[in-house]
Amino acid sequence: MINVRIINTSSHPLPAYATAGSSGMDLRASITSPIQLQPLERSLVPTGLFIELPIGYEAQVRPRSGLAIKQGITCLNTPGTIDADYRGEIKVILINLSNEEQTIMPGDRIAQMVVQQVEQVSWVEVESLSSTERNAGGFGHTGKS
Ligand SMILES: O=c1ccn([C@H]2C[C@H](O)[C@@H](COP(=O)(O)OP(=O)(O)OP(=O)(O)O)O2)c(=O)[nH]1
Ligand SMILES: [Mg+2]
Repeated sequence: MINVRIINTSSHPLPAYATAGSSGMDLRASITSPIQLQPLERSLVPTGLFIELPIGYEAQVRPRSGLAIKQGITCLNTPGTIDADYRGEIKVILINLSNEEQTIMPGDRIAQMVVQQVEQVSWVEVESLSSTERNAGGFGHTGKS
C-alpha cells in the first residue's frame, strides 16, 4: 500500500477497492445529467478526481467487464494511461460498441483504475540482438491448439 494524494471534486465517494483482493477501484461519472451514447459514439467522461502519483507509478484506466458484456460499453483507449506527472482531471473515454443507444447516469461506475509500478528505460543502441528459440517468430507462429 502506498499513500497517494487525491482531490475529489465530485459528489461521490473516493474510489475504493470492492474486495480485499481487488486490483482496481471503480471510477464514477462526475456528471450532472445523463450522457446518451449512440452506437459507436464516444464521450470523454469526467470523474472529478485529480491525483498525484509518485514517480515510478502509473494508473491504468480499464473497462469494466459488466458494462462490456451487458451494454457493449468499453474504454476506447484501453488501458488509458495516467502519467505520474499528470495533475489534470482523470477522464474516461467511453465508447458504445452495442447497436443500441446506451445511457450513462451521474455516479455510474464507468471504469476501473489500477495503480502499478512502472519502469522507465534508458536505450542502449546496438547493431544486433541476442538469439532466442522464438527469434522473430510471432503473430501466431506457435500455432493455435
Ligand atoms: O484514459 C485516459 C488517458 C489519459 N488521461 C490523461 C492522463 C494522462 O497522463 C494524460 C495524457 O494521456 P496520453 O499520454 O494517453 O495521451 P496523449 O494523447 O499522448 O496526450 P499527451 O500528449 O498530453 O501525453 O491524459 C486520462 O485522464 N484518461
Ligand atoms: Mg502521451
